[in-house]
Amino acid sequence: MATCIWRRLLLQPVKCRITCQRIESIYNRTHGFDENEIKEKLQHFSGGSIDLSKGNDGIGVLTLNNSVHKNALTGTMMIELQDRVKELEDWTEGRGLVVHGARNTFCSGSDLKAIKAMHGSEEGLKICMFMQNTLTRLKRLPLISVALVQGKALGGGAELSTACDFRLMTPGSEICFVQKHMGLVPGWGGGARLVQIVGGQQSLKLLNGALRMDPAKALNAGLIDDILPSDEGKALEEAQRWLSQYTGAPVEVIQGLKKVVTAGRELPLEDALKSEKEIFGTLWGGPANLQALARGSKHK
Ligand SMILES: CC[C@H](C(=O)O)C(=O)SCCNC(=O)CCNC(=O)[C@H](O)C(C)(C)COP(=O)(O)OP(=O)(O)OC[C@H]1O[C@@H](n2cnc3c(N)ncnc32)[C@H](O)[C@@H]1OP(=O)(O)O
Repeated sequence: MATCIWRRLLLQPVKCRITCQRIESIYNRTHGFDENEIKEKLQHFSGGSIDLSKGNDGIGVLTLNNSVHKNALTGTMMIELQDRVKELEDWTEGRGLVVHGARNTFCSGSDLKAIKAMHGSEEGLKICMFMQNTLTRLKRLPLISVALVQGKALGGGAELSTACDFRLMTPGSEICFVQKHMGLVPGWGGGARLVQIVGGQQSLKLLNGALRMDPAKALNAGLIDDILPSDEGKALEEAQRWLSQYTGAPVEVIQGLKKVVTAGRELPLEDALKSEKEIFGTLWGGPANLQALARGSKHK
C-alpha cells in the first residue's frame, strides 16, 4: 500500500510532487474507512491534550499532556494528535521535532477506559486504522523527529516512540510493548516499524517476551539512539541539543535529506532512486548549493 501511495506521488507532476508535503493516509474511503465516523466516537472519550509549540529556529515540541493518567491517549488526544501532525506537514520552516510527555513520563498507551468502552471488534479496527494513518504521517514528516522517553512508554506509547526517526531515554525510564499481556499485538504500525528499527529477531524477543527495556538494554538492542545523562528538569533541553546535530543546515536541505531517507525506507529501490533524483534536482544550483560553492568548503 505504501508503495502504491509513493507510486501515485511519483506520477504527479514533478513540481507539485516535490513541493507537496502532505502525504496521503494509508486508509481512506476506498478501504471502507470513514475517518469522521471514528472521530465522532473518539470525541466521547475526552481529557488531556496534545500541545505543539513551533520555535523560530524550526524546532517543534509536541507534548502529550494527560499526566494524571501517565499521559494515556484519550479519544480526543488521538484526534488532536492527528491535527497537530497535519499542522506539522504544513510547517515549511520545520527542521526538527521533539515528542515527549508532560511531567517526566512518556505515554502509558491507549486510555484503558476508552478501550474497555469500545471493545467491539469493528471499533478496535477503526481506531487501529486511524492511528496507523496518523503515525505513518508523523514518521513521514519532512523533518527530523525524536521521541524523548522519560518514565514509561507502554503499549501504544511504545508504538508512538517508533513513529519518530530517533529515540532517546533518560535514566530510570522503560519502553515495553505490553500488548501480549493485553491479549493483543501492536496495531498502530508499531510492530512493522519495530522490525525496521531492530530487525526481526530482536522484535520477536521484544514483542513475544514483552521485554521491559531499560535504557542500557534498549541501546544495546538498537531500539534507541542514545541515553541522556540528564536530571528530569533538563531532559527536554538536552534532547533539543542532541537533535541539533542533525538539523544544522538550511531547511530545504534538512527536509530534502529526510525525504530521501523516507523514500529509501518505503520504496522499492528503483522508485527510491528516481525520487532521490527529483529531490536532488530541487537543490542543485539552489541558494544553499551556490553558497557552499562560493565558500569553497573543505571537508577535512
Ligand atoms: C495494548 C493495546 C493498546 C495499544 O497498544 O494500542 C494499549 O496501549 S493498552 C494500554 C497499555 N498500557 C497499560 O496497560 C498501562 C497500565 N498502567 C500501568 O501499568 C501503570 O499505571 C503505570 C506503570 C503506567 C504507572 O504506574 P504508577 O504506579 O506509577 O501509577 P498508577 O498506576 O497509580 O497510575 C496513575 C494513574 O494513571 C492511570 N493510568 C495509567 N495508565 C493508564 C492508561 N493506559 N489508561 C488509563 N489510565 C491509566 C492509573 O489508572 C492511575 O489512575 P487512578 O485514577 O489514580 O487510578
